[in-house]
Amino acid sequence: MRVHLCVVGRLRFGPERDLIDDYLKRFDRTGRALGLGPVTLLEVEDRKGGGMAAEAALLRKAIPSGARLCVLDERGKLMSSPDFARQLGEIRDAGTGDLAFVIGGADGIDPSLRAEADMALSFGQMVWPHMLVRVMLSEQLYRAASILAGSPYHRI
Ligand SMILES: C[S@@+](CC[C@H](N)C(=O)[O-])C[C@H]1O[C@@H](n2cnc3c(N)ncnc32)[C@H](O)[C@@H]1O
Repeated sequence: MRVHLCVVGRLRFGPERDLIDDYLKRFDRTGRALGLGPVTLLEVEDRKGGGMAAEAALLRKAIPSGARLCVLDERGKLMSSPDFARQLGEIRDAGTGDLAFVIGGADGIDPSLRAEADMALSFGQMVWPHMLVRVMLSEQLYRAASILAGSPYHRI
């Protein structure tokens, strides 16, 4: 199952970028034997200041057609890491070809795009900067693959 992180804004370098690259590389490595990955980071940028609606249009173009869609949203579902891993495994086992995660920009995700999502995942009720949410999601994907692989990365 191919996994896509569809995000607003470009991050060319810096500590967040290094962490994202590292976790996504680890996810690919661990997920390969599990039918998870490859993962791609698809960054979109609206330079015309068109707001959430313009960002949503760019995100829709980036999301592969037919992909299952999960938006990151503080109002979404709270999950433990093992639950997230289980859900990822179930989506894979259902024969899903593409799973796309969407992280909004500073204004959030356009309500129309949010309404199209199959699920909404929350990292808590607090609002986090979108660049940090990228790091957190990348790490949770790697953690989920580790849990499904039975590797000792995840410890409670
Ligand atoms: C700075 S936040 C935007 C906040 C915006 N005011 C809103 O209402 O959505 C940027 C993006 O980060 C993600 N995000 C921020 N906090 C989150 C959380 N607690 N759980 C999941 N995603 C979160 C969402 O995708 C959000 O669109």
